[in-house]
Amino acid sequence: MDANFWHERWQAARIGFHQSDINAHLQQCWEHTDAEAGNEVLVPLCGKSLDMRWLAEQGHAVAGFELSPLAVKDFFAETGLTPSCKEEGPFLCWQQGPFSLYEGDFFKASELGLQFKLAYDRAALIALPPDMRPAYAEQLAQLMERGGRVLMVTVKHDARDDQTPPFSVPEAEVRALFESLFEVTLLEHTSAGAQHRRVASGECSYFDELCFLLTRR
Ligand SMILES: C[S@@+](CC[C@H](N)C(=O)[O-])C[C@H]1O[C@@H](n2cnc3c(N)ncnc32)[C@H](O)[C@@H]1O
Repeated sequence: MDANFWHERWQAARIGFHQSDINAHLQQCWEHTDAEAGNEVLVPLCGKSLDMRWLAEQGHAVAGFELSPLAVKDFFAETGLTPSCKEEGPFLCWQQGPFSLYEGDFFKASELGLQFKLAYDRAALIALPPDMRPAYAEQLAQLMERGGRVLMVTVKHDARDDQTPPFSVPEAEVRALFESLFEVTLLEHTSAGAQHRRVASGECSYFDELCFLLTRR
């Protein structure tokens, strides 16, 4: 997926990945990160996710990384905040209250020299095609302190069209990508069943969600 793919999705408002509710795995599993209020949470490929607001409500600062200026603009407008903006390395950093959204390419994030104790990935790894996932794992590892924890939500499905996100990234692949860098624990595995939109439409015969805790070695 190149940058244009995502810019076009945002320009055409084809953002079916955006959830109008707070993610259930986040609410159920965040306690496994042993998060302390005040710790900043890294949110790679953040879109305009409402989950960032939930994290802020738990007392966290949030550092989101997002390619699309439209997503960043919408996030602040819909949160009722007017951000300030400054250049930070290869990014434009939009900041207000607990939120710092870095507009630019997440794969350059390590150039900022930041280190995080906490991160949250929902629909980030699964937005990337297979050839980009090892670099993503490497980038995430570079940004996490030793002992730092990542809550990661992936999906597993058997859609015939596997050329566009959300890509199926099952447990074996998460382990293959991350286990040399992180201790990997599967926290939850849920099956949406026949009522899921993609199953009901015949796109796939099942659509599962997996929630992992990754602890940086
Ligand atoms: C599937 S969406 C998920 C968004 C968000 N995590 C959520 O749960 O709603 C993936 C997002 O990553 C952004 N993105 C894709 N590649 C990126 C990159 N290299 N750096 C920063 N953002 C990127 C896209 O613009 C898109 O908003």
